Amino acid sequence: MAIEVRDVTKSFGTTPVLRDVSVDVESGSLTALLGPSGGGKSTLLRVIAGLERPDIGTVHISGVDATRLSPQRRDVGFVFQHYAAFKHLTVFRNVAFGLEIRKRPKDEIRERVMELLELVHLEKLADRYPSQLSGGQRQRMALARALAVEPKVLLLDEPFGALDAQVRKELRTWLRRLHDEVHVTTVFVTHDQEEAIEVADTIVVLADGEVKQVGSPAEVYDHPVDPFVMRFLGPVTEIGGDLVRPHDIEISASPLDGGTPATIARVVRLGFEVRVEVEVDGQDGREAWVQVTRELADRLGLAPGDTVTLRPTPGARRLALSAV
Ligand SMILES: Nc1ncnc2c1ncn2[C@@H]1O[C@H](COP(=O)(O)OP(=O)(O)OP(=O)(O)O)[C@@H](O)[C@H]1O
Repeated sequence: MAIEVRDVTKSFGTTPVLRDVSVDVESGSLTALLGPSGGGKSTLLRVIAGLERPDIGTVHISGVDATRLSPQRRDVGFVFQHYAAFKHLTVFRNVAFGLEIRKRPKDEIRERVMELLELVHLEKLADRYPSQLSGGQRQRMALARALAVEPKVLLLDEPFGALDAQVRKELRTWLRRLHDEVHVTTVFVTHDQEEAIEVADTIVVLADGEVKQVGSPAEVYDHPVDPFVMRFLGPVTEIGGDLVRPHDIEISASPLDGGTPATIARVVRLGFEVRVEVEVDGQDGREAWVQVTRELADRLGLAPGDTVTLRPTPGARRLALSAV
């Protein structure tokens, strides 16, 4: 195991921010810490990095008890949302910095830095200054710099959080590919479930300072342990007292065994998918919606005012709301 966090509790003043948190991060994995704002993700990452000390509990990195080690002695690379580059140094020198202070031979530094710049696709911009880079390029430089000293673990705190949606998407795919090439154990913080699902091998859902669930993206999406995780990982809707994914509902113009009657309120076409908003009988006006393909919506001729029957598909994940 590359990182073992055991029974970590941390408070700021009297406010507990992490409560008895235990997390294992496998060597070579790409793990997302996912959860709502204020849930404790950054604090957990900082505890792993050594920037915060837990009140109770331990952190092992590569089998060594790192709980009381300084960040410098933990062999971790760190990238924050707003990366503080050395403005007066070129991209090359920024990436070389960690190797220069370790007094590595010049030839070795040159070779390693150029290799890293190629990895992050910045080899042509080696002589530029940080102010001459785009936000996305700067974050890639930050990653190259963190990787330069070959850390055992790479910790990323919303590394793409400050960038616009399009660049964020590009960098996600790029991070996944980079990880497939270098295999360094990586933990990244995000509050964006799509980002976590697309990039990570393992997702740790953290909320209210507690680990709610750990699993592969498919496990946490398809088998959420509770309504909170189900809601956080993707869209949900309510029918017949159950929480269900809107694409896991059968819709029919004729009655279905065990189905729930409903009336179509609106049909919203969103390109390939169609969102059918319905008023469900006996649901006190709480609206529900069903996601169908355009092809199905057209075939059934769904229109506002139509009476339909809804039923979760046989394999649908359902969580009873009454049990909460
Ligand atoms: N140094 C600090 N002093 C006091 N309170 C803090 C400190 N750092 C964090 N907190 C509080 O701890 C809680 C958890 O913060 P943390 O940054 O870990 O959450 P997060 O899940 O990373 O949220 P976000 O996505 O908004 O960064 C918040 O309520 C925050 O206000």
